[in-house]
Amino acid sequence: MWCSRAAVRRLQRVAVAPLTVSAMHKTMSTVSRVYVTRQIPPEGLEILRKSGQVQFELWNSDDPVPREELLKKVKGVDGLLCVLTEKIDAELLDAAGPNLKVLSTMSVGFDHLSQPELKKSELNFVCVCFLRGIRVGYTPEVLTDAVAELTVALLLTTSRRLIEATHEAKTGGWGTWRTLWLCGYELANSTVGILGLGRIGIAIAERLKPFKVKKFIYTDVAPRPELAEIIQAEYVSMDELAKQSDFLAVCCALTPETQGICNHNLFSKMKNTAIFINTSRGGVVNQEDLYEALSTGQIAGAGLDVTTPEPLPTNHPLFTLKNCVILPHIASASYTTRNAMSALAANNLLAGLRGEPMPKELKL
Ligand SMILES: O=C(O)C(=O)CO
Repeated sequence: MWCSRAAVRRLQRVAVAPLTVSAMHKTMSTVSRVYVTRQIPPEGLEILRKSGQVQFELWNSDDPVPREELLKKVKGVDGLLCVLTEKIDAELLDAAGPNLKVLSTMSVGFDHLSQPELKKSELNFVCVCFLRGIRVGYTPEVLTDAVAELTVALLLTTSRRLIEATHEAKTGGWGTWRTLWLCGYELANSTVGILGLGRIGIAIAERLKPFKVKKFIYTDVAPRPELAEIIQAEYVSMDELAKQSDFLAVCCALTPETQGICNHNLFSKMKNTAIFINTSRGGVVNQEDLYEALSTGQIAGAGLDVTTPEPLPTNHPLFTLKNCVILPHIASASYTTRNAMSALAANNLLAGLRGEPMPKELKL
């Protein structure tokens, strides 16, 4: 990354600023051992390096750290900075041991974390309460724009059949202009349904509105009037969401309650002309039921940025369908957003290790 001379001078002033004796003592006495499970974008690494607060080891690769290696590397660390591919469960927390007090995930999703294990307390053999009490930071908000933008792109790609169209153009299928060839479905005058209304659902709706959407509807565990008001969305039941939506966007977190919630029951109530979009987590969808709905024409198309498993094996039946667009989990993949996620994850970790409130702390 290039900095202006003035910026470099500012950084140098900060880097060499004299420390008071007490600040120096505090800094020296609180250097924490941290493991970073992936080569994260540079902004976060810079923050960790410049903090003087942590001594960190990094799995210096773009691919996930092998589990065996991870279990060895976490031993005795005070903090862990991970990404969404790492399963943070009892095995890992036991391997880390009692020093581990802060976990920072570079993701808004936290279904890869075992929350009960992180906050666990239990009685040991002398009846003393054993408390893991690990604090957790995550990265909401900074990725909302990127995810909403990608969701709109995926929706339009699916509904206007762009992948099929470029394929036909490239491979000689483009004989002439034909009246109904490669027709799709348009947003103008449509009803858009949102499953799980939060920041991302709102951001998607705000972007879709200029396409002349007629109505937004949503469902959630309960009505969210203060959010719904922003996009004038109507709260409906899950059944009504399925029946009324021309476009259905899944925006809910993956929890035990939402696991497999998009299944035959939902798809069978949807319109034959409906487009289903999922940029949340693959686990909310029953993929066998989705395959059936797409291959029988129960619904018109699906755009998925997330699947189970990830990566989805290249021989998976969903890849055989022309009306299914599958992306490799790239909703937050813009340079700006990934750097912002990396920076927030680093700042969460450092604040947690100082015993201060994290910029974005997950309430366990
Ligand atoms: O942050 C997350 O949870 C993601 O899925 C990244 O796109």
